[in-house]
Amino acid sequence: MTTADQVLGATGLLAEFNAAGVLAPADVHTARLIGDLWTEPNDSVRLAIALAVRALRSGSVCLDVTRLAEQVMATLEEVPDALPWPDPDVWVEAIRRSPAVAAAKAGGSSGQPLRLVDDLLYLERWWRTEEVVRHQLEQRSVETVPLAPLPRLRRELDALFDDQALPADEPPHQRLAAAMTALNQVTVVAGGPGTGKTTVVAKILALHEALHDTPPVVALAAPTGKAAARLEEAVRRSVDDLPAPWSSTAVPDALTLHRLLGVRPGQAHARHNPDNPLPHELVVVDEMSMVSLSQMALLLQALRPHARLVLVGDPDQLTPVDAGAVLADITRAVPPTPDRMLTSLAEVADRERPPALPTGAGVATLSYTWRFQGGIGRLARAIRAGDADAAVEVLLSGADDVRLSPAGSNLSPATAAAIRDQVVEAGRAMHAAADTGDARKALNALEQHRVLCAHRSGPFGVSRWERLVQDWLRGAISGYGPTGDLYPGLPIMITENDPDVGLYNGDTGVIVRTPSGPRAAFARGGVPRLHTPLELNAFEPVHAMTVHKSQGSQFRRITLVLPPVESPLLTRELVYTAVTRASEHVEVIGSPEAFARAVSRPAERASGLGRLRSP
Ligand SMILES: Nc1ncnc2c1ncn2[C@@H]1O[C@H](COP(=O)(O)OP(=O)(O)OP(=O)(O)O)[C@@H](O)[C@H]1O
Repeated sequence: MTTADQVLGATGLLAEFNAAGVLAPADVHTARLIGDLWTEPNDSVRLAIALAVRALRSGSVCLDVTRLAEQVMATLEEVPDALPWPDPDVWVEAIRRSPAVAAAKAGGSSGQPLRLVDDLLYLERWWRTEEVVRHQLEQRSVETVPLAPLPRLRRELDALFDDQALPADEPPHQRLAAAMTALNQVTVVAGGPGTGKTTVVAKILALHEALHDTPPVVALAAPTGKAAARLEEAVRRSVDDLPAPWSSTAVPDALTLHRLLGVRPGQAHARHNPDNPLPHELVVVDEMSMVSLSQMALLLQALRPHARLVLVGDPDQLTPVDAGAVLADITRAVPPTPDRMLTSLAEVADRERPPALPTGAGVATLSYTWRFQGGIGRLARAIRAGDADAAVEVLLSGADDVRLSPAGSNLSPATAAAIRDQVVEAGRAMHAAADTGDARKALNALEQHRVLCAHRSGPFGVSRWERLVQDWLRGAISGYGPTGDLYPGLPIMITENDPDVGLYNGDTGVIVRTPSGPRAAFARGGVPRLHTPLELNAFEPVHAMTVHKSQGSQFRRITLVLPPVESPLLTRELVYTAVTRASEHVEVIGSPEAFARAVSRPAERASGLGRLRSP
């Protein structure tokens, strides 16, 4: 922690938690401001307010006051010395009595900035956002209007899902997912990598087109530009593979959620809202694990009253960088499927197979893995099941697509050489293509290999690995990277949304040489888009990146740099997200103990939405 992070004049618990690096200056200032305005002298309440502000940065929309110490510790890169945590029961009572805190069921008129619901402490704005999502989901789940009479729906499903390749004892979950989108207003399609999420989206579009008299107005969206481009490309390919007449199903251009909703940077409202709803009858959103609570609220409020919404994603991945783990919450804490819905589903089911059932009201979980039968698939399944021994066994099994190289903060020469070879091979291909202005090839090489870290800083962090990879590339590739320039072959990541230019936080591209000077190339469908350096607002080099930022991307090979076993950031979601980014090879740098620790520790995060929604 630098002196710039220390708040002068802070006292008591705020000062202690600030000095320990837990609270940032903004957390302390906000807590003091609220504490003074609402004449709240209690030190522990001020600490809770500061932690509630801080929680948003680590993805939680609220604090579970009874488990606060664990929740906070799980978000730190370094474990601080023992901290004077207040006793949880006394703390909750002090918070409940605070003039700054509204009671659970109180209306909004009192204007208090915080709200306590059971043991969950919210900043008021986030409680309201969560209420919007909860209310919208409940509203949109009450009444189900089948898109067609059930015998008709059944005939279409029979024709679309012949499922010949599916083993006879597997329930047809893809068919179930598609059927649910015709019976429900909101359907969640959950599944790990290679379970057929894209395939089922293509079939959902085909089914809805067949069931409408005139083709429905459909939107395809994803949280990042990169994910939207991948979705569109994959769905088009999947539709092409369908037999006639399905193969001529219309596939709309996929948009980022920001673009679809018309959200400007820095603004909390959207152009499309209840007064100006989206025109679409069917909205499909992919990579839902990256969608935050506030985006979800905007999306739900922007839909027409009877629009159908299909939310697709892998709930076992890391939760979004912004607060709110919507997908994890709405797939895990759901009421059981109502009997009436089960009866309708049975009427349209494939009777030749074991019944496929929703995993909760409105949730279909795809469980059969079509791809990833090798080490990566076994590793991902062991991680998801929380089986640390099995995961480490796969890593050490000698499988040709996964490997663990033990290392502490220093790499052995053999390990360093192995990673350097992969880095240099990918860097060479990218540099060669970029230097001749071949943007498509350079973008292809961008996906060849990536170093992923849990930490941002320190010996296991992105900053060290970014320097290391750049040094390797400069040493091995002649003409590579004069310092400080936008040089051909430099991979970059956008760090702020810029809708005017069409670049969004998390988009990755590569600098290529052109006759008019360097340009940043970004993948957009089939044709790369080139941007001048002046159009790049905020970006950073991306030879290495955090696992968090890698969500929504796919690489042929990844190197995952694990921190030591005591790092609080080692969680199951972290290693699962990292491992499932790779299609061909996963190399883990770190100790088997650190990997095992991550697998056995699901991420800590508090949310009210994650507590059972009422049926
Ligand atoms: N019902 C099916 N019958 C035959 N092959 C299938 C079926 N469903 C999916 N596949 C094949 O399995 C592979 C993975 O499917 P798909 O890309 O749809 O999965 P995904 O869940 O979207 O994967 P990812 O997580 O990588 O995006 C594809 O090659 C697809 O053609």
